[in-house]
Amino acid sequence: MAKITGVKCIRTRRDGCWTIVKVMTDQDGLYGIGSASDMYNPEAVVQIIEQLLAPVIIGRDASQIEDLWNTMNLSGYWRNGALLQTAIGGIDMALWDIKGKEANMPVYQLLGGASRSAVACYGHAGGRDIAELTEDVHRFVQEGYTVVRAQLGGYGGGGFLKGSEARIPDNAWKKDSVFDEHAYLAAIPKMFDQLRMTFGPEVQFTHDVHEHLSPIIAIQLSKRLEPYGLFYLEDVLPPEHIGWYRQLRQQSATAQAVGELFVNPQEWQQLVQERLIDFVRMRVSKAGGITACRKIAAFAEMYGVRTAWQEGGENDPVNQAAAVHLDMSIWNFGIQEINHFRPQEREAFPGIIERRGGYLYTNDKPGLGIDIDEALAEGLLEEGWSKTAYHRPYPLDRKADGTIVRP
Ligand SMILES: O=C(O)[C@@H](O)[C@H](O)[C@H](O)CO
Ligand SMILES: [Mg+2]
Repeated sequence: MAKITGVKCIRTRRDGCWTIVKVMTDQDGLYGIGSASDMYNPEAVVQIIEQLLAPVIIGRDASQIEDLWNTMNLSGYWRNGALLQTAIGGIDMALWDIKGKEANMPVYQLLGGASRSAVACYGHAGGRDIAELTEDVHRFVQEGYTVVRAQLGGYGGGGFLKGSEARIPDNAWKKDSVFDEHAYLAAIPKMFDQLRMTFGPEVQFTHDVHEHLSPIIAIQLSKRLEPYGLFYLEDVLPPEHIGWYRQLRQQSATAQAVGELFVNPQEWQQLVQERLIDFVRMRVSKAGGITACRKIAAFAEMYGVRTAWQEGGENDPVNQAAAVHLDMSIWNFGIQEINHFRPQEREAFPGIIERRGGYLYTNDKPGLGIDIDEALAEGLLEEGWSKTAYHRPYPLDRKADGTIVRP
C-alpha cells in the first residue's frame, strides 16, 4: 500500500498559467502528476489543493481513488463549482498515474484497455477570409486530419463589423470592431457553402460558436447549417441557456457538441438523457478528472452520445494525456481536440502525447506516461510573469451599443 505523504502544486508555462499537481507517496520514487490549470484564477485552485484537499488525503492509501474523490468533493460541503472540480481533477489524475505505476500499466489499460489503435483529433483551421481559411484547411487535410474545425479568424469571426457598417454610437465604449449576430448568421453558412464546394463531402468539419448568439439565432444557424452535414456545431448556446436545446433539437438535425464550460453534473445529465446533444465536451480536469469523466462517458454511452473532451488553447500537456487515455479506452469516443506545445514545453514534459498526422498516440509507459522535469518547467516562465499571480482576464467581445457578448 502506498500512503500519500504530500501534495505539491507546480506553476509553469511562459505566463505561469499551468498548474501541475504532484502527489507524493511513502514508496520509493512513487508519485503521480495531474493537471489543475485555471488560466484566469490559478492561485485560487492552488489554495483549494493546499488548504482544503491535501489535509484530507495526506496519510490515506493512494489506491482508494473512488473514496478519495468523494472525500475531496464533500470535505468543503459546498461543491460542483469550477475551481473545486479543477482542484479535484488535478489530484484525481495524479492518483490514476500512481495506480498505473503500481500496476505497471498505462492508465487506459486500467480503464478497460484499448478500444482503438489511435485517437483521431481535429485541427483548428482559420483565416481572415475564406481564401485564407481554405488554404489552412488544405494544410490540415494534407497532414492527414480526418476532422477540421473551420473558423473565420477568432471566436465570433464573420460577425465582427467595423466603421460605418457597424453603426457604433458616437459615445461608444468600444469604437473599433463590434459583434453583430445577424452578420455572423449570414457569414457562417456562406463559409460552409464555399468549403463544401472546394472540399466536397469527404472532409468532416466542426465550427465553434463560443456561445456568442441569442437562442433564436442559434436555432436559425443550426437550421441553415444542416445541408452542410457538420461533424458538429460547438457551443451554439451558453450554459445559462441549455434549456433551449430541446427546441433546437426539434428544429434542426445539425450535430451538437457542448460542455467545455460545464462543471456540474446537472448541466449535462438532462441534455444527454433526453438525447438533445451528440457530443459532451468537458475539459477533463474541470469536470473532476478521470474518475468523473469515465462516468460521464459511460452515462453518455447509454444514450448514444459521444465524447469530444476540450483541449484547445491554454491547456497543459498533463490534461491532454488524461484525455487521450480516456479516448483510447472508452467505446463512445467521438473526437479529441488538438493542442500545440512549444519545443521547450515538450522537453519539460517527457512522454508528452505524440501526434502523427491526424492521430494522437499514447506511449506504453505505466500511468499517464508523462512526467514533469521540474527544473525545465521552472525555466519556462518568461520575464514579466509571476508564478503566484496571473493577470490576464478573459477578453470580452461587445455589441455596437457596448453590451457584453457572453463568451
Ligand atoms: O473549443 C475551444 O478550443 C475553445 O473554445 C477554447 O477551449 C476556449 O477558448 C478556452 O481556451
Ligand atoms: Mg470551444
